[in-house]
Amino acid sequence: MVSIDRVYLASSSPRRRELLHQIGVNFTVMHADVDESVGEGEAPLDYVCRLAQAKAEAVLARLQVEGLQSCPVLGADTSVVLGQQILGKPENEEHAVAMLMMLSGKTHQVITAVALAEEEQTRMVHSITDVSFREISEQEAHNYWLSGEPADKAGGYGIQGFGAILVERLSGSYSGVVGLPLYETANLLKQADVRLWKRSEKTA
Ligand SMILES: Cc1cn([C@H]2C[C@H](O)[C@@H](COP(=O)(O)OP(=O)(O)OP(=O)(O)O)O2)c(=O)[nH]c1=O
Repeated sequence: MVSIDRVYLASSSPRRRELLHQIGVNFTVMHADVDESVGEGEAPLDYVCRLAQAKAEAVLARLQVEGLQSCPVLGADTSVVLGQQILGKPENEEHAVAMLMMLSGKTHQVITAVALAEEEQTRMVHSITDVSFREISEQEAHNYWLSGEPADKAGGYGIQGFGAILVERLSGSYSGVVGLPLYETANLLKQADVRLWKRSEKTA
């Protein structure tokens, strides 16, 4: 028996909103302000899990402080990882071009961790996806930067946009690369008895 009809999404990412909407979850967005610096010697998977958990728990704490009704809170974090190096969002054009040149002609991993925080516990899942880029020229990387797409995305690209033409192959979770692995997220929500697949008005 599914009992929970609404969650909070601790995110300002429009991609995460679209993806959560795709699986018919009722949600309210609340931004989580979390320090995203990487700890010294911190492994990439530990880093994304820590941040996803911190985002979800920060919003859960805010609900309590503001006296709002407690609901499960979903938080996520996505990093692009080459070897053991974490590539975050580009700081400027030079940084974006440098990251794209590092990824050119190679296979990297995109790790997304998802946390669902409730008062009693925080549940976690993650996806790790191998993404292989074709060779990219420096000129192309500059032109791509000018499209405006790389600026707010881990690794400086968006697979769901113009960046699709850089990707030769992918093995893993497409939605995980975009920012929220839907298969894993649905499992997490089901464990917490959150309703998926909003009913259509016609069949309700
Ligand atoms: C690799 C890749 C990343 N991204 C995005 C997903 C995430 O929004 C972003 C990684 O940054 P995150 O820090 O995970 O998320 P965010 O700052 O955008 O949002 P919030 O912390 O408020 O939830 O990169 C794409 O949209 N497409 C891609 O192909």
